[in-house]
Amino acid sequence: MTRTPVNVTVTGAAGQIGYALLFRIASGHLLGPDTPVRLRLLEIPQAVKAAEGTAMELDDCAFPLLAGVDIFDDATAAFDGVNVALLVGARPRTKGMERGDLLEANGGIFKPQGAAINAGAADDVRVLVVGNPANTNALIAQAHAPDVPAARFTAMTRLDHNRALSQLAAKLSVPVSAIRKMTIWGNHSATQYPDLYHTEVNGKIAAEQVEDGWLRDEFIPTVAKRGAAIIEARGASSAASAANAAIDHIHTWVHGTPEGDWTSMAVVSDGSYGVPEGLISSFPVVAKGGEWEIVQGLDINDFSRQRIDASVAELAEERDAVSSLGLL
Ligand SMILES: NC(=O)C1=CN([C@@H]2O[C@H](COP(=O)(O)OP(=O)(O)OC[C@H]3O[C@@H](n4cnc5c(N)ncnc54)[C@H](O)[C@@H]3O)[C@@H](O)[C@H]2O)C=CC1
Ligand SMILES: O=C([O-])CC(=O)C(=O)O
Repeated sequence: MTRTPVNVTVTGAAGQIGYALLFRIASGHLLGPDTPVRLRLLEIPQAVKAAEGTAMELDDCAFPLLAGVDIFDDATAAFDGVNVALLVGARPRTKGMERGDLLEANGGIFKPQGAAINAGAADDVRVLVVGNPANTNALIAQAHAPDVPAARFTAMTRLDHNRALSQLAAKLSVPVSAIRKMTIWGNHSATQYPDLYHTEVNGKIAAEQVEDGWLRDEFIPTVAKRGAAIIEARGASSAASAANAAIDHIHTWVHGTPEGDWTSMAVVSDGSYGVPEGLISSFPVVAKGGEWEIVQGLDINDFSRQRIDASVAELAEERDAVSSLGLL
């Protein structure tokens, strides 16, 4: 193996997404079969021992691509030299917590992590925020990394995108490979808007192949509330599917979207589609050469406009809330 290992930092490494994620990174699914990786795991001090146990298991897999595993309880050390940062660790909402409390608690995590990325990350760093509220946590981290291009901070809506693909494939009895150009707009929350008006199934617009009632009253709420349905069924939030989506997100960003297709990523808005500049909102995105671009020129009908505006309004409220807490 002659290539220099890529440094991949994973926060919340001892959590349930971490457990589903690390083995796939180490086996080459994140960056490809020719790229060695060095894992840098960040945890809170109380969870370092559990992270050490996971590291022992990673050793026991004898992955040829795994160049090493280091464990940290300090963000500055964990992000030193990082090329790919997966920010998974976050404070979950507990009983009695209001959204503002959650935003404040997570601000305490993502502000110093953004500063640590600013201080020590490699020039090519790419950041994916998974921990909820993912879009706004990404905004906080990005705001504290002024020396890193804002485009390098993204948040995960790929799980929503994948959920939408599966729901549509099942409805039309087609394989997911028959579907192109799925889009999730807005926030990774119940207000997100999965848009079938540009999605193609076997080359024809999806919205024209399903009933309006299904699209509006079944498809959209099923995708948007899938996270809650998983918690209800499993007694714990999505972990393997979230880890899979994180792998997909980075793999697509680095290796590109297939010709004639796009993906969904929450990225810094440049004002496209009326989304205020600076918000981290999900868009249809193409990736090429390690860079992403928002797909331009799509016609947005009145129904889609309302849905996008509602989710973007929620993002603006979250931004204003963290701003008034001094987190931006
Ligand atoms: N964007 C998305 O599509 C999805 C996001 N999520 C979110 O991902 C996050 C993680 O989920 P799980 O792994 O299931 O949670 P978990 O509770 O099993 O694990 C979270 C881990 O983060 C660690 N942690 C907390 N603060 C930290 C800090 N400051 N630095 C480093 N580590 C820290 C905890 O010790 C814990 O080990 C949650 O916020 C969840 O809501 C989950 C599914 C999908
Ligand atoms: O809903 C949750 O808490 C976890 C999540 O983000 C998802 O599964 O989409």
